[in-house]
Amino acid sequence: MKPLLGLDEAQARLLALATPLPEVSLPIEQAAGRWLARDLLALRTQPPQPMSAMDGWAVRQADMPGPWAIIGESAAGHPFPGTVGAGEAVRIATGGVVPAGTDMVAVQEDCRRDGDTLHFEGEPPRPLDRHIRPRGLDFSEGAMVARAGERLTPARLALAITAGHGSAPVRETAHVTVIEGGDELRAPGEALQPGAIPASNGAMLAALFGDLGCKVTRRGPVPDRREALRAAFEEATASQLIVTSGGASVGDHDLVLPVLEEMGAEIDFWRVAIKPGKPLLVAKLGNATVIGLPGNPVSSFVTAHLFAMPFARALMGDAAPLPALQPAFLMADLPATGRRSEFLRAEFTSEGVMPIRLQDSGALSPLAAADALVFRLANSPAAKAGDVVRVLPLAPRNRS
Ligand SMILES: Nc1nc2c(c(=O)[nH]1)N[C@H]1C(S)=C(S)[C@@H](COP(=O)(O)OP(=O)(O)OC[C@H]3O[C@@H](n4cnc5c(N)ncnc54)[C@H](O)[C@@H]3O)O[C@H]1N2
Ligand code: MOO
Repeated sequence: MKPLLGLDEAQARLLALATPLPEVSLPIEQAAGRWLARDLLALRTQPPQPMSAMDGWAVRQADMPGPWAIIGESAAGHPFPGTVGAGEAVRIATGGVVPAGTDMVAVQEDCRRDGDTLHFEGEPPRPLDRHIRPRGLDFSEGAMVARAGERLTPARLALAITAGHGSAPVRETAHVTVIEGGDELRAPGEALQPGAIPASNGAMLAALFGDLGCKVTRRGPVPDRREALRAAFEEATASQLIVTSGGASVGDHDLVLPVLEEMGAEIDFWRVAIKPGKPLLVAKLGNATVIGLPGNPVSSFVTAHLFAMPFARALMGDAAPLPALQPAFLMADLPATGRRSEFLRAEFTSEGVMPIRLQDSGALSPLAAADALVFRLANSPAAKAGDVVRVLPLAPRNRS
């Protein structure tokens, strides 16, 4: 048998198969959560004029500490039309345009109004113009607000709208078919004969791809028969990505590889040096890319995060589709690793990351409790509590 492929090489080979889907322009809110096909430049300047950050009074710094004659108002959306002279004050709202002639906002709580006269009775702001947001504080027209390949997150959505965009160039969503297979599998809630278990990987994978915004089609549970698996593949060839769960290993009933070979698929690689997830398989079947995930539920989840979800993101235009690892303090000792790189289920604490005791690739309880996967490179020496390790944070939704 061929040696196992290294993780980095396997990810690079897979991503080399991903061609970004065609570009579409969508009304901006419909583009939320999608990846930008082009850079977004600001079409306007924000704030467009100097604006007040507080409710209070617009005055001249040179007039401090007053008193002033009140001559009008600048409410949000209703600027004061004139120019303010020496000794004059204008009522101003948060978000109101700072009137011409003024260069300071005195907050309401520091002032006392007496008829048409305003008195200052508080501590002067430091610096005196601190409650004024100058024109262009956030960004100026022409500035880059988001780059091609970045996701339109809720914050970027708000930024793009504020920058004047009513629509956004994004990529089409990927169509993913999830095929789960195994004679032992039954639909959720169904009665179970001896040896049978509920099929859970298909639902889990569909939820993960659904969160990415993919269009997901489900097939299965498909029985361990060549014709049945072949039929499921044939129905799926219109999708860009076919993700299988189970039947990826070397057993007599592990049919994904033999059926793909029988169908003339081009096998790119099979078996990667990771734990869990070793029997991962990647192939081209017509125009579709097939990613065969191992059936153990944790192996399916981990390889979905390392391979299948990054591939779907790359199709949808993500310029950096692989999960970003971040440093964390390890809270327990760990033994040396073997020839596979490991991804350990772990919980974040206020001081670091604590690996969960049960690391069986079939056990869902620790997976559901995990906030992160601790990454340990193959052939690493034992690690000690207090060491810095790299972790793959799981989307907050894994737990909340
Ligand atoms: N002789 C060897 N045996 C195994 C090897 C090996 O190298 N040599 N590798 C092991 C590793 S590592 C993994 S991972 C598993 C993966 O095997 P398969 O992809 O063929 O998965 P299955 O055998 O179909 O299932 C494994 C396990 O997971 C359960 N399962 C499968 N599908 C689902 C589902 N949709 N929902 C819930 N649970 C599912 C299945 O019942 C099995 O218990 O192979 C090792 N064996
Ligand atoms: O690679 Mo398997 O996923 O170790 O259990």
